[in-house]
Amino acid sequence: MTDKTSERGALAHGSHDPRWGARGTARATIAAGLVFENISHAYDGNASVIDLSLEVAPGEVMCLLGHSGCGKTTLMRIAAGVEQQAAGRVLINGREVSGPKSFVPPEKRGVGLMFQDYALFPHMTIVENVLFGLSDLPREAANREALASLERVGLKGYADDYPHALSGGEQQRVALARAIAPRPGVLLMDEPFSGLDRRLRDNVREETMTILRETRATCIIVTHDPEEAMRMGDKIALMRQGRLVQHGSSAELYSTPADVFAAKFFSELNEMAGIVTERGIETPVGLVAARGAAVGTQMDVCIRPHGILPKAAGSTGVTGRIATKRFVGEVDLLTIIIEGHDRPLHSRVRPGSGFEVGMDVDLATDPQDVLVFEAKR
Ligand SMILES: Nc1ncnc2c1ncn2[C@@H]1O[C@H](COP(=O)(O)OP(=O)(O)OP(=O)(O)O)[C@@H](O)[C@H]1O
Repeated sequence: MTDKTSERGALAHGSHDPRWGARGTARATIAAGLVFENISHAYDGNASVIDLSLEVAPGEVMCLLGHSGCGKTTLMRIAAGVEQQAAGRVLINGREVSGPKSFVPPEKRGVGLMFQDYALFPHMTIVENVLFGLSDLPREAANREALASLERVGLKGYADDYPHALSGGEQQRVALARAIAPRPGVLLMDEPFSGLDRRLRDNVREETMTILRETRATCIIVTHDPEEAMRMGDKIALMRQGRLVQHGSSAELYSTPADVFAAKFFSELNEMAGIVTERGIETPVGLVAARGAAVGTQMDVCIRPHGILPKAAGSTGVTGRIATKRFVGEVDLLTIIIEGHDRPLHSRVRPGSGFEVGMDVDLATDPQDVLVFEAKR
C-alpha cells in the first residue's frame, strides 16, 4: 500500500519524490497541434475574448498567463468544446473542431481536461474516476490503462479508495492520472496547482512537468503566476482584457516585452517619463539609450530595481539620498530619493554593500535592465 502521508513529507524542489511512480513510465500520446483563429466571445454582451489568434505546436507546453478575469478560462472552455465562441475557429491538427462549419463535441476532440478543483466524482472509487475517461476501450484494456496511469502518479494502492480518503495533493495526482489515461493529444490544465500550498506545489509541479514530457502531449496551462509560467512553459501567451498581448518564450517576454503592461508582469519596475534628444533619452536618472526612437519623442522608461546602481557620491551620475533600506532575503531593497522625480526609486543591491539610510549616492543604470517604450498619451 502506498504511504498515505506522502504529501506531508514532500521533498525539496529539484529532487524526485519516490512516492510518485517511476519516471519514464507514463504512456506516450500522439501530440496534436491546436490553433485558435480570430476567436471572440462575450457573456451577456460583455466581451471576454477579443479577436484572439494563437497557435500551440504539437508537444509544446504553453502557459496562458494573465490577471483574473482576462479570459483565460473562457479560451480553455472554447478549446475543450464546453463553450462555443461567438466568432472564429478552433482547429486541432488542421481540422476545424469549432467554427462556422462544424462543432465537434468535447468527448470527440481528443482533449484532456484538468481543473483547479480536481472535480473527482465523490461517489466513485479512485480507479472508477480514472476509468471514466476510458469508456471507449474494452473493460480489460481500460482497467490496464487506468492502473498504469495511477501507478505513474504513485497512487495505484489507492485504486479502491474514495476521493474523500485522499489529501488535496493526492486528489490532484488522481486528477492528473485521469487526464492522461486516455492519452489525449491536447491537455488543458486550468490553474492546476493553485489549490496546493507552496511547499507542496513545487514538488507536484515538477513531477507533473516530468509526466507531461513523458506523455508528449500538447499542453496549455492556465496560470496567473509569471514565475510558474516561466518555469513551465516552452512558450507563454500573455493576455489582458480578452486580448493577446504577447506570445513567445519566457526570455523574449522578459527581455523584449511588448509594452509596459507586459514588462510589469515579470518584474517590479521604476517607471519614469523621458524625452528623446540627440544624445539619448533624458530621464531623471540621466541618459539612457533611445534605441532608434526619433528626437523629440516622449518615452516611458522602465528600469528594473537591480538596474539602478548606486555608487559612492562624488563619482559621475545623478545624486540621490537613501531613504530606506530593508533586507528582503538575498538582497537589500533601497529606496532612493532623487531630484526631478516624484516617486522614490527602488534599487536592489547585494547585502553588505555598505549603503546606509541618509547616505548620498550617485546613480548609474544598467542598460540590460532598462526598457523603453514610446509613450501612449
Ligand atoms: N459563465 C459566465 N457568465 C458570465 N460572465 C462570465 C462567465 N464566465 C466568465 N465570465 C466573465 O468573462 C470574463 C473572463 O472570465 P474568465 O473566467 O475567462 O477569466 P480568467 O482569466 O480565467 O479569470 P480567473 O483567473 O479569475 O479564472 C470575466 O469578466 C468574467 O466575469
